[in-house]
Amino acid sequence: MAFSFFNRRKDEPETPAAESSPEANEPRSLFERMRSAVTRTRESLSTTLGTVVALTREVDDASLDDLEFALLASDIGAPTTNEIIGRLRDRALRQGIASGAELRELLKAEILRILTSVAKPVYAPSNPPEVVMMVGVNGTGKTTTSGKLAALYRREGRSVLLCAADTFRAAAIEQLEVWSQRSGVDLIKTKQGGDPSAALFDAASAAKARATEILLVDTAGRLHTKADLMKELDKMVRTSDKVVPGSPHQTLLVIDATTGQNGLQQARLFTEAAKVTGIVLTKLDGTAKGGIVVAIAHELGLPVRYVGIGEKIEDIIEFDPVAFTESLLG
Ligand SMILES: Nc1nc2c(ncn2[C@@H]2O[C@H](COP(=O)(O)OP(=O)(O)OP(=O)(O)O)[C@@H](O)[C@H]2O)c(=O)[nH]1
Repeated sequence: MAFSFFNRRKDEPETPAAESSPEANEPRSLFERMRSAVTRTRESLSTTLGTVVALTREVDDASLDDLEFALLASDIGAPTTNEIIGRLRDRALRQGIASGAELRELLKAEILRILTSVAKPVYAPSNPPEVVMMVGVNGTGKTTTSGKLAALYRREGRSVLLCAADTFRAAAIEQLEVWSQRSGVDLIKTKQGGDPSAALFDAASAAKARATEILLVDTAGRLHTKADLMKELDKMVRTSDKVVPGSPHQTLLVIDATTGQNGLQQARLFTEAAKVTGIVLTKLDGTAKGGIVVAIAHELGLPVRYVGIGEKIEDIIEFDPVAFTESLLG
C-alpha cells in the first residue's frame, strides 16, 4: 500500500487554512487526504448506510433495498450497484450474514474487488521521455492537473517538461505558464491558435535531447463528437510517436467528479474515440458523487490513476483502492 507523504515546497503559496492552523503545515498521509476528499460522499452514504448496517439490524430484502438506494445516491450508477447488490445478496444468503456490520465488510470487499481488478502498474519506457497526454472535455481540469502533476513528479525527484498543446482556449497557455513557474518545470509552447502538434513536436524533441524523464502534454478541451478536434488529437498522437516511438505512453482522460453520471457517459464515448489508458478524477473535494470512481472502474474497465482534491498545487493524490475504500466506508 502506498501511504506516502507529500510536503509543501517552501516557495509554494500557503493557503489561508495553513496560516490559521498549525496542524495544516504538517504533512498529511495519503489516507488522511483521501478521507477528507471524500467527506461529502462518505457523509451522504453513511446517513443511509448507518441505518442499514446498524449492528443489530438483520440483513433482509428491505435492508438491501436501502443499501441499493444509498449506492445509487453516491453515483455508483445502476449497472455497478446491481452487480454489487446481487453479489451481496448471494453472499449474505450463502454465508448466513445476519448483521449490518458484516454486510459493511462485505460491501467494502466488493468495492475493493472492483477497483483492484482494473489496477495496472505503469511501466516507464526504457528510454526517456515518458510522454503523458491529458485529454478530455472542456473545463474538467486538464491544465490544472498538468501543473499539479509536474510539481508532484518534481517533488519525487524526477525531471519533467510541460507542453502547452491547448492552443484553443485563450488563457490556457498563460495558465500553464503560471503552473510552470510554480512547479519550477520548463514549458514548451506555441502561440494561441498555433498548431498543437507543432508544439508537441518541439516539446518531445526537447525532452528527448535533454533525456527528460516525463513530458506532460496539456491538450485542448474537446468533445468526442467534434470530428476536427478528434482528428487534431490523432495528429498529436502520430507526432508524438514519430519523435518518441511508442508514445504517448499514457493518455489520461480527465473527468470532473462533480458531473457524476454525465461525466461517465462522456468518458465512455471518449474512450471509444481515443486510446485512453487511465483516468484522472478531478474535483472529488466538492462532491457527494465520489461513488463515480467505482462506476468508472466497473463500467469503463479503466484504472483511476490520480484524484484532484482542490485547486492548490499539492491537491492531487495518487489513487489507492484501499485508501479510497477505507475512506468511504471505514
Ligand atoms: N475544487 C477543485 N477544483 C479544481 C480541481 N481541478 C481543477 N479545478 C478547477 O477547475 C477549473 C477548470 O480547470 P482547468 O484546468 O482550467 O480545466 P481545463 O480542462 O484545462 O479546461 P479547458 O482547457 O477549457 O478544457 C479551474 O477553476 C480549476 O481551478 C480539483 O481537483 N478540485
